[in-house]
Amino acid sequence: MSMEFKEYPDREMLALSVADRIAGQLGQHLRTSPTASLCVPGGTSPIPVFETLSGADIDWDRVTIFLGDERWVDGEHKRSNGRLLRRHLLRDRAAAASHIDLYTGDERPEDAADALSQRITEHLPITVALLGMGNDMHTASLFPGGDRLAEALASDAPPLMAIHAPGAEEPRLTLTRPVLSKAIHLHLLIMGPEKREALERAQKLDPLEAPIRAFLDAATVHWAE
Ligand SMILES: O=C(O)[C@H](O)[C@@H](O)[C@H](O)[C@H](O)COP(=O)(O)O
Repeated sequence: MSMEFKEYPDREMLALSVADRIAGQLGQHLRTSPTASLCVPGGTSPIPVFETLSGADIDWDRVTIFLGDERWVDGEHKRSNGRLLRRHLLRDRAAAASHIDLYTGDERPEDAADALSQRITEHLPITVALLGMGNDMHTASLFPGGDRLAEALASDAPPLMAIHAPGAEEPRLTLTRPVLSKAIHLHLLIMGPEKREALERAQKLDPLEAPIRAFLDAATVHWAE
């Protein structure tokens, strides 16, 4: 399979369309399966998608939602991805979904990785995974220069790993390549010219230099200026 690239006239259309597509794929899956899973990114780009998606008319009580990565800060910290999720996605109709919180309060993400890996395993393969990307071509918390990047990109990586990287402000917990790349539906959401250039650069690089590269063959990329 090769990357599908969808360009939208503006960011609002992008958010509406991505939310609609995700809701459609979850709803379709729930017609033939008792449950579905949704993995979403942190950062700022997905907020408008979350706000539309949270009102979608699907059986949210059969959906489990988790982040693709968490920043190891308290759940009320402004950099917490969990906080973002609680404020913008786990509300309205989507408040009925189950949520696996990746921040456990343990001192280090290493202390939480194994138990959370087991919980995530119960929800694999991920039905729909939405990824974001930084200008440095990281996705989830798979950062170029990350201390355990090669392990996290390996086909036998556990579902979740702790990672420390110069480009990340705090220690992180991240889903790894095998679980993200095997999602039934995989989407990448990016906005602005810098990210489009970064994506073009990534296509010519190795995943160790450009971790997003590991997902491009299977992903639908959604972009707006
Ligand atoms: O916690 C994180 O840092 C993310 O999950 C990360 O992978 C994010 O998706 C990109 O950094 C894009 O972030 P923005 O949407 O804020 O540009």
